[in-house]
Amino acid sequence: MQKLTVELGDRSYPIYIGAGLLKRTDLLPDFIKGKSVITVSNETVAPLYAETLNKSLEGFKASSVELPDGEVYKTLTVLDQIFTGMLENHCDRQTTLVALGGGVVGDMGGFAAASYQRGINFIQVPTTLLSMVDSSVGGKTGVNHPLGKNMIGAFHQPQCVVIDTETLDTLSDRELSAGIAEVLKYGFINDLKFLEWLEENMSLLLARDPEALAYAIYISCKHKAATVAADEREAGQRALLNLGHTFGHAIETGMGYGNWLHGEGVAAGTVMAAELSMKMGWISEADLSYVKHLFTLAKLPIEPPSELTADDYRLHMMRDKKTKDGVMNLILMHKLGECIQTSDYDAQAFQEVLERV
Ligand SMILES: NC(=O)c1ccc[n+]([C@@H]2O[C@H](COP(=O)([O-])OP(=O)(O)OC[C@H]3O[C@@H](n4cnc5c(N)ncnc54)[C@H](O)[C@@H]3O)[C@@H](O)[C@H]2O)c1
Ligand SMILES: O=C(O)C(=O)C[C@@H](O)[C@H](O)[C@H](O)COP(=O)(O)O
Ligand SMILES: [Zn+2]
Repeated sequence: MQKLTVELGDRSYPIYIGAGLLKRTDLLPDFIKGKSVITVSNETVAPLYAETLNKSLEGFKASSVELPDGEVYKTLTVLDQIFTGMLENHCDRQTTLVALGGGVVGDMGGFAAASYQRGINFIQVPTTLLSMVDSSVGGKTGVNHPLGKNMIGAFHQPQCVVIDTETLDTLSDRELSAGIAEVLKYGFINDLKFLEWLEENMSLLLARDPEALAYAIYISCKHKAATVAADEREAGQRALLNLGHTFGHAIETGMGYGNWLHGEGVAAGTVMAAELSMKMGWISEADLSYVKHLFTLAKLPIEPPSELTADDYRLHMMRDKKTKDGVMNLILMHKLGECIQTSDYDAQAFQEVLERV
């Protein structure tokens, strides 16, 4: 088992990474303060892993809520099902919520924990690659709005993150690739050496080689933990983790939640960000080709959907949380392996990227 720490003073917490950790009945109890626990999962993940998880919860008053599965259910309405379950099971301020599932369950469970009785403890048990390398760490929680991704939410850090890499055995190939989009992101932001490793080891990752996956998860969590420790509330550096997301969230929202997976939107969105960076003269044509090559290796889309017009993009992108006083900010590549947040990009070049010319 490997351990990382998200350093946040007296709110610091560990990330445990290893094969078979769900079976380790000694891990979770240390992070449960009161006598009761509620597990939030979904209709796909609960039948696979809830029974194993429950063995760690013996001795606690344990209850559960099972959500419908899908990005389309990451809503305020479905969030209310968690609150109803918590009230019906007499959860109080000492209750710990355990989120067992992918990023949707983690974001919703985390937001429920942030807001139930004004805040209770929670634990992240991520079961998709994307949630292991990104969403379970850092405390961004929330739900979507029909008009925009993750528009309602809160920062609320977990007590710990338990990553059982064996749960990836049951994940679909498409979801595995979606997770790799966020892994590649860390390389593009500031780790060229990791990008090279990913290029060399992509086929091992796609074949679910346990050692390759564990390494990619460890390095990704290390980057995420360091960024969150430096800038918990996204005053500056953390915004770089949004690389590809202003375009990508527009794709997800514009195409209807769930039609494009989050990681797929991030992949195509990162290519769009790279195209704009190239038009600005910051990266070369060869760099852009390398970005596309890496996503292609990971079996991810490099072309955005043809259905969305430039106006569709602008409408959704203006609602992004990085927009300040009506000015859209983007994360762009200043060079390969170095990103910046900027509103200082050429309007014509931006329009060309949106129009695909
Ligand atoms: N909070 C953050 O910092 C952050 C970061 C990145 C993404 N996100 C959010 O995360 C969400 C995407 O998360 P995701 O990619 O995990 O999608 P997801 O939660 O929808 O999970 C993908 C699919 O895999 C299934 N699944 C989960 N674990 C499984 C397993 N072990 N075996 C078989 N099936 C399994 C799920 O039921 C679902 O159908 C988006 O809503 C995105 O906005 C949040
Ligand atoms: O943790 C962060 O910070 C991120 O930006 C990680 C992203 O991968 C994630 O998709 C996040 O939810 C997007 O943030 P948002 O604030 O634009 O919703
Ligand atoms: Zn993301």
